[in-house]
Amino acid sequence: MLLQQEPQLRELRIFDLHLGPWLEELKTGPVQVTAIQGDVTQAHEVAAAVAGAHVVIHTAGLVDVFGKTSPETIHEVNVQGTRNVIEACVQTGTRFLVYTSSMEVVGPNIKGQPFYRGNENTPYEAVHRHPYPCSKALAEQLVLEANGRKVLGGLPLVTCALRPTGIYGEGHQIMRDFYHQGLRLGGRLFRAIPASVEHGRVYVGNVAWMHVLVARELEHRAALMGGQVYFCYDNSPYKSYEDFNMEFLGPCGLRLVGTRPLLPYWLLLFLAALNVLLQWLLRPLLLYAPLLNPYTLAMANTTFTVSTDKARRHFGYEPLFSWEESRTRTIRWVQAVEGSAQ
Ligand SMILES: NC(=O)c1ccc[n+]([C@@H]2O[C@H](COP(=O)([O-])OP(=O)(O)OC[C@H]3O[C@@H](n4cnc5c(N)ncnc54)[C@H](O)[C@@H]3O)[C@@H](O)[C@H]2O)c1
Ligand SMILES: CC(C)CCC[C@@H](C)[C@H]1CC[C@H]2[C@@H]3[C@H](O)C=C4C[C@@H](O)CC[C@]4(C)[C@H]3CC[C@]12C
Repeated sequence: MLLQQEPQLRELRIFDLHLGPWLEELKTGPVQVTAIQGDVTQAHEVAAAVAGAHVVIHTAGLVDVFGKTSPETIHEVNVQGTRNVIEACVQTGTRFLVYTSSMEVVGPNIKGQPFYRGNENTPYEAVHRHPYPCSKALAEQLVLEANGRKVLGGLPLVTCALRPTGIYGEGHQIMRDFYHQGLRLGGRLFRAIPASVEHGRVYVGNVAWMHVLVARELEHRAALMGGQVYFCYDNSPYKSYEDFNMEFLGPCGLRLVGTRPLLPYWLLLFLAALNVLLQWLLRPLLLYAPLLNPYTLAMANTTFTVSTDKARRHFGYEPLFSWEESRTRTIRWVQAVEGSAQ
């Protein structure tokens, strides 16, 4: 997105634990693209990568709501990693920092209270216990508190945080998992969540576009945007998690069975708790990390959607991809997954 949409771009550094072969394709244009294999938990590696950069977009993170990694590791990567990024900016004199936060910094909370088409000012009791949202909330707080700190050279750091809802689009691993599960079940998926529960979703291209706009505008609107949070949204329709997935999986041949959940909620909760027990029992032998656990069930079963125009008002954001385009691109990607699986 930066290479396509940012005419002022001179150099792009990509810092990640895992560098994919796709990065090579980015190196063929006029902009210098440097891929750096590194770990955000290593302060010196981060500082070396950040030195001399005009703006840092910190999106690296450990996204795990399935118990694959320990809470300590999640904290180390998401919180200490973010601390390292902030310190690197301060020490090397980089003035603009954009952080990829998450809707989960707000909710759904442990009480399962609905957040219905809320905005950045909607009152909501943001209380978490799960390591992932806890880590994102702490990291976001660090980023916002760092706004105004003096960086090398004496000028103030300008920071802001973007909170995407559930991201979908090309490369969406969980969508791929649901697709394969549907194929295994003879082209069917069984409804587990009531259709009335709205779950916020945003297309990956629009998330990237919002980051590019913020990176561009932070310098010019530092007083307005510094220390602010913005939900990351677009015109994707409000639907339940499963009905939304069917927008893509339906055209790829899957069918969602049932107008109401097939299993009662208490049974799902029981199965989710059983999965936690099995995960714990099997840990010495293998990693058992199914999609269903009490946390993911609560996420899917609690209404959480945003309706806001703060990003438009503050820095002129309009989604780059319409809903139709986002949908078409995602369907094409699922179909390509299908093609490669055969
Ligand atoms: N997927 C979503 O629905 C969603 C929603 C809201 C916010 N987010 C946030 O967006 C960001 C990207 O998430 P994603 O879904 O694309 O996940 P992802 O796992 O695809 O991307 C995270 C990237 O961070 C890198 N990374 C992990 N640990 C690292 C480390 N120690 N050092 C350097 N790099 C490391 C990974 O290699 C990966 O490329 C995360 O910060 C996540 O919290 C994701
Ligand atoms: C009960 C089952 C039938 C369905 C389980 C679906 C579950 C795996 C899904 C539902 C909601 C999903 C999360 C949501 O879209 C938002 C985010 C925020 C982001 O920061 C990280 C990813 C995450 C947690 C999604 C993970 C998968 C979830 C829990």
